[in-house]
Amino acid sequence: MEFTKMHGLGNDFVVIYGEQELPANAAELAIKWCNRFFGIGADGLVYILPSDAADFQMRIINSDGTEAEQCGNAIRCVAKYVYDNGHIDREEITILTIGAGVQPVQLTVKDDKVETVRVDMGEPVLDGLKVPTTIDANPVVNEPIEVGGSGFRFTAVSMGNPHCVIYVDDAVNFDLAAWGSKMEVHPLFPNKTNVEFATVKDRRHVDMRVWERGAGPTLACGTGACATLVSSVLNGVTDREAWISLKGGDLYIEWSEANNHVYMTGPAEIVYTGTTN
Ligand SMILES: N[C@@H](CCC[C@H](N)C(=O)O)C(=O)O
Repeated sequence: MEFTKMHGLGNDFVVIYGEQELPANAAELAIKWCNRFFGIGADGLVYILPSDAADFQMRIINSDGTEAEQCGNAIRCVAKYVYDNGHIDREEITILTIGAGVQPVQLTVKDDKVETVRVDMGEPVLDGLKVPTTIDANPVVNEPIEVGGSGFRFTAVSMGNPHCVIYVDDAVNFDLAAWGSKMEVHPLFPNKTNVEFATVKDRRHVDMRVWERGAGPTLACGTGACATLVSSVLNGVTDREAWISLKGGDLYIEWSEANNHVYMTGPAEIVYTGTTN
């Protein structure tokens, strides 16, 4: 099997192109190939598939074998892959995801290679039952959550996949493993959740660290950055456009007042291609 190793700000993927549909054993392959000791090593396995509704379809399987509805860093990687490899020669393309539908993507190209990708991530879902959480409120903002005997406050946002944003004093040095793993499986979130720990630096800059559902701590999360910006606007602590600084680098996120869509801009990189079985 030919694969390409890619990443968006260090959130890394094994990318497969050329299949007609998601293989029945995709979960098994994700667990095997994403293993950092016995496999290729990645946070997720990404399939770029044909689509009737868009230029391409993306499916993303987390490293634990569970399928996610959406992935912001992977969608930028998919856009770079198809353009740099000559599968499309337009700088405006569309990609179908199972959680957020058809997403328009704008490429910035230099010397025939994609440098940055701006994705229309669609409208955030703020209805608590749809995120989903067990809370029947819209939006779910600054709600209490108790984990391991400690109390936190969270804001719930779905970008096609569920996110729980928690403000802490120092996100950069926060003990992700201790808290993120427990919040991921908290009974408030029926489909589990991605967890973002955020510290607002000023109205246009937020530090964020992420514990991802199905993958654990990753260097970046595109949908998590979008959820963090939306949460920060709902909590009144940032403007509608801000830089979200992750361990692997920065994403620029905008939440348009005009159409309620969230836009994510950032890089994507090809690391190498290889073969595996
Ligand atoms: N890293 C991603 C999100 C990947 C899926 C996530 N772990 C989930 O299960 O929802 C991103 O960049 O958005």
